[in-house]
Amino acid sequence: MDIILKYFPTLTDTQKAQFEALGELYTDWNSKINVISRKDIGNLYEHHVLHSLGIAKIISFRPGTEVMDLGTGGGFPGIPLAILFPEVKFHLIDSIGKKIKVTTEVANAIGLKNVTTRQCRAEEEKAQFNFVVSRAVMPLADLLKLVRKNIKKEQCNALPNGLICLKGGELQHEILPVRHQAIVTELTNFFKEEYFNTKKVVYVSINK
Ligand SMILES: C[S@@+](CC[C@H](N)C(=O)[O-])C[C@H]1O[C@@H](n2cnc3c(N)ncnc32)[C@H](O)[C@@H]1O
Repeated sequence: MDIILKYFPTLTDTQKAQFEALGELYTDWNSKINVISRKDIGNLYEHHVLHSLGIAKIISFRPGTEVMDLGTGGGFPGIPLAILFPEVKFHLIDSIGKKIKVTTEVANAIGLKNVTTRQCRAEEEKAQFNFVVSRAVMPLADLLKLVRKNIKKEQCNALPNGLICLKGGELQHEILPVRHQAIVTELTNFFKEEYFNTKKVVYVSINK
């Protein structure tokens, strides 16, 4: 939890309590339904919560912004972002019911009022948002094809509406088809832990 405060020092007491509660909640739920590799649950705050918040280092969503997390699994990056941006609406979807159950239970347990969840494939979700966020779901080109229908025309942020995803490792190949539209930000610019050495935030604006 200290690692969250290290990089986000101005959290309110409510946000601190919500982040704090994630440790026990995920440890408990993960023992019943696997949403995080069991070997990695000890690294929850660094590898999952802080990693999710990497998106907040490239954009501070304005109040009223609507965001969909595609393939949220147990709630990453959607839940940490929903804690950080309480006035932004987050819609978290995943095709696997058991994972969405964990996400829903965690959101309810910490009293998040700005989160809706849905078990569905992204192909079926027709609602529109300013941004779609995603971590570890599918290659960039596939994501872009899938989410175009979900991006609304109306803008309300400094950054135009589009896709923001968290990626790791070698990206050259994936980026190639969209290299002229993609902006890649290294998370080492913000987070000093070794885990982030290969981690990037990729933003692609989507014009309607
Ligand atoms: C590797 S997990 C990542 C989960 C979470 N984003 C995280 O980083 O912890 C990928 C998730 O994407 C979901 N998924 C893959 N394709 C999907 C689709 N077309 N629609 C909805 N969910 C999808 C899977 O069910 C799975 O939960």
